[in-house]
Amino acid sequence: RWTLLVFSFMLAAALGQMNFTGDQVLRVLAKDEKQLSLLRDLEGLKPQKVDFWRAPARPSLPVDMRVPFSELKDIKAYLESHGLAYSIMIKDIQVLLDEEREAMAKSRRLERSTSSFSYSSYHTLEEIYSWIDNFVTEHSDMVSKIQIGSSFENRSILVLKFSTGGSRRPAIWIDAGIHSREWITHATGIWTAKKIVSEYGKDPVLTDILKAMDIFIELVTNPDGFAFTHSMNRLWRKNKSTRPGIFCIGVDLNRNWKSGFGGNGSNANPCSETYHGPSPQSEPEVAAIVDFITTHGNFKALISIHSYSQMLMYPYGKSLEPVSNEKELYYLAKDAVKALHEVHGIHYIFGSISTTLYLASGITIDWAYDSGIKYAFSFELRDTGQYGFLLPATQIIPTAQETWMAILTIMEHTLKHPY
Ligand SMILES: CC(C)C[C@H](C(=O)O)[C@H](C)S
Ligand SMILES: [Zn+2]
Repeated sequence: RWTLLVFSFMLAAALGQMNFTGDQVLRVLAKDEKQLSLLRDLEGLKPQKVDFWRAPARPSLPVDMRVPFSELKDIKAYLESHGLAYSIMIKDIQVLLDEEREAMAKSRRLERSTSSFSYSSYHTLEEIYSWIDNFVTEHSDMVSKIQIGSSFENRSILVLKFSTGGSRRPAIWIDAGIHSREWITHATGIWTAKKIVSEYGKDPVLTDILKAMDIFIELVTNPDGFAFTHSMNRLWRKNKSTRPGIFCIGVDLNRNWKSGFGGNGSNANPCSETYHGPSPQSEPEVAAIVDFITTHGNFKALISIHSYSQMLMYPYGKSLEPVSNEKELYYLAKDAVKALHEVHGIHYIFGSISTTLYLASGITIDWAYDSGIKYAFSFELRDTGQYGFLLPATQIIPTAQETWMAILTIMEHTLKHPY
C-alpha cells in the first residue's frame, strides 16, 4: 500500500511537471535595430510563440529564445523569411531537464543518508527553508532569520541577517532568485552565506566589513515562482500573482519597482515576461523589501543577483543618462570583474544596464540608487548560453567562488567609502 502511495506521488509529480520535449533554444544574431524589432514582435503572444532567455538588446549581443516544439517550424520560417541568422543552442530542453532532475534525486538520496547539505546541488524551497533554520541555529552568534513579509501565495519571505553587534549598522543587501528560473542565483546565495560565517575571523577584509557593517541576504526573493519551477514549470520567471479579468499569471518582479515604473524596457501586457504589474510595488514580494530597506534606513550597498550572461551592471536601466557617480561605479565594476576572472578565468562584461544590455524600467537597482544607495549592482551569473538557466550543478561552487571575489570587492569599497 505504501509503495502505491509513494508511486502515485511520484507519478503526480512527474505528470504535473510541464514537458519541454523537442523545445529548442535558438540563438539569433540580429544585424540591426530592424531585425531586433522583428524579434521583439514575437514577445508576449498568446499562446506563447517564444520565451526569450536573452531578450533582444543590441546588434552585438545574441538573442536566445526557447521555441516550443509546436512552434519550431513557423518560427524557423519566420526567421529565414526575414534573413535572421540563427543557430541551435539547445536542441532538446527536456534532455537537460531530465539530467537535472536525475542529479537532484541522486544528491537528495546522499543528503538523506549522510544528513548533510550539499552545496553543489540544487534544492527545493522546503530544503532551502530548512537549511536556513539549521544554519541560523548553528551560527546563532552571528546569524538571525527575519520574515519581512508573505508572498502572494502566502509563503514566508525570509532574510538572513549577519551581524557582529551594534544596532542598525550601515548595511549591505544581497538578493537572489527574484526571477525563479535563475536557479544558480539561489545556490550561489546559499554558498555565500556559508562563506561569510566561515571567513569571519580568517579573511581580514570580510572581518573588517562585519566589524563595521551588517549584511542581509534574501536567498529566495520569489518563493512562489521558485516553488512553481519545481512543481510545474522549470522555466517560470515571474511571481504567481493573479488579478480578476487578467488571464495571464504573474508580474516580473524586476519591473515592479518605483523607479521609472512603466517606462520603456517593461511591458503593460500581462502575458509578457516583463509585465510590470498594475502599479509600483503592487507585488508583495517587492513591497516587503521596500518596506524593510526604507524602515531600516541605513543601507549603503545593494546587490541583486540574476543569471545568465556573465555581466556586472549598475544603474540606470531606465535611461541612458549616467548616474552622478558613474565613474566610480565603472571602476569598481572593473575591479570586481577582474577579481572574479582571477578565480576561474571567467570573463564578464560590465557597465550601466541601459548601455550594456537594454533599457529596463522599474528595476531593483534603479529604485535602490534613487533611494540613496550609491553602490547598487546587478549580477548576471554564468553561463553565456550553452546551458543558460539549466546550468549543471557541477558549476554551482565554481560560480559561487568567483562571484564571492566580486561581491567582496564591492563590499570592501563600500566599507572604505562611507557616506
Ligand atoms: C538588471 C536586469 C536588466 C536583469 C535582466 C532582466 O531583469 O531583464 C536579466 C536579463 S534577468
Ligand atoms: Zn533575472
